[in-house]
Amino acid sequence: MAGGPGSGKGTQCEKIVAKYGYTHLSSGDLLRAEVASGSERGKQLQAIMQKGELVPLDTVLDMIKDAMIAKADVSKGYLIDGYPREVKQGEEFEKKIGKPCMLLYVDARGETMVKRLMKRGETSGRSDDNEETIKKRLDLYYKATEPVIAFYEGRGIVRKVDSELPVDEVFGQVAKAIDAL
Ligand SMILES: Nc1ccn([C@@H]2O[C@H](COP(=O)(O)OP(=O)(O)OP(=O)(O)O)[C@@H](O)[C@H]2O)c(=O)n1
Ligand SMILES: Nc1nc2c(ncn2[C@@H]2O[C@H](COP(=O)(O)OP(=O)(O)O)[C@@H](O)[C@H]2O)c(=O)[nH]1
Ligand SMILES: [Mg+2]
Repeated sequence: MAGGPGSGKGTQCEKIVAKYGYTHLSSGDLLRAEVASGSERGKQLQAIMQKGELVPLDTVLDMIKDAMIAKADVSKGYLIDGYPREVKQGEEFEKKIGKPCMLLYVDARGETMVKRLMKRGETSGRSDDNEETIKKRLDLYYKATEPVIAFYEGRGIVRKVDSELPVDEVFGQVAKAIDAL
């Protein structure tokens, strides 16, 4: 699952899990859980995330790998949300774990994403849902993460959905892409 901050990845992932039963792993959620644990590592992560920067590649990849292994006997397949954030992360994932069969690209306009995140920030309690950090996350998305989509487009596995539409219509497009797998 790829898309900018606030594009609607988490929202669509919830619906995918309800319909298809895949194991949902959100790299952002895994990192926030580590922060919430109050560990030394969590404190370092918190500082990076608050600035809207990227956590070191190996840290995130190890967390995803551990979470995948923990579900290996029961999983019907994995839905990974918010990773890779840069082409290098995608390459490392393939070396250490495997190749993805599809990349769902949740596409929304920058202006839309900012509006949604400001709204979410009223209740999310996330220290990175503030105007300054949102701007940095968006800049980093365009610089580092959009090239990931081009990378997988070259392989023909990108399916793009229009996340400007209402949630259920976006999900209609998502389900069509998954059913064609
Ligand atoms: N592979 C990842 C995933 C997340 N992060 C860090 O965790 C923050 C939050 O990630 P995530 O929850 O995925 O947030 P966004 O995609 O910005 O937005 P959303 O939560 O709305 O999906 C990022 O800004 C970044 O600091 C990271 O460094 N590397
Ligand atoms: N109008 C509209 N709002 C959406 C849609 N998808 C998500 N949102 C809202 O946008 C915000 C960010 O969504 P989220 O799923 O957290 O996005 P993520 O940052 O990509 O994981 C949330 O407050 C959602 O309620 C959509 O398709 N249409
Ligand atoms: Mg999310």
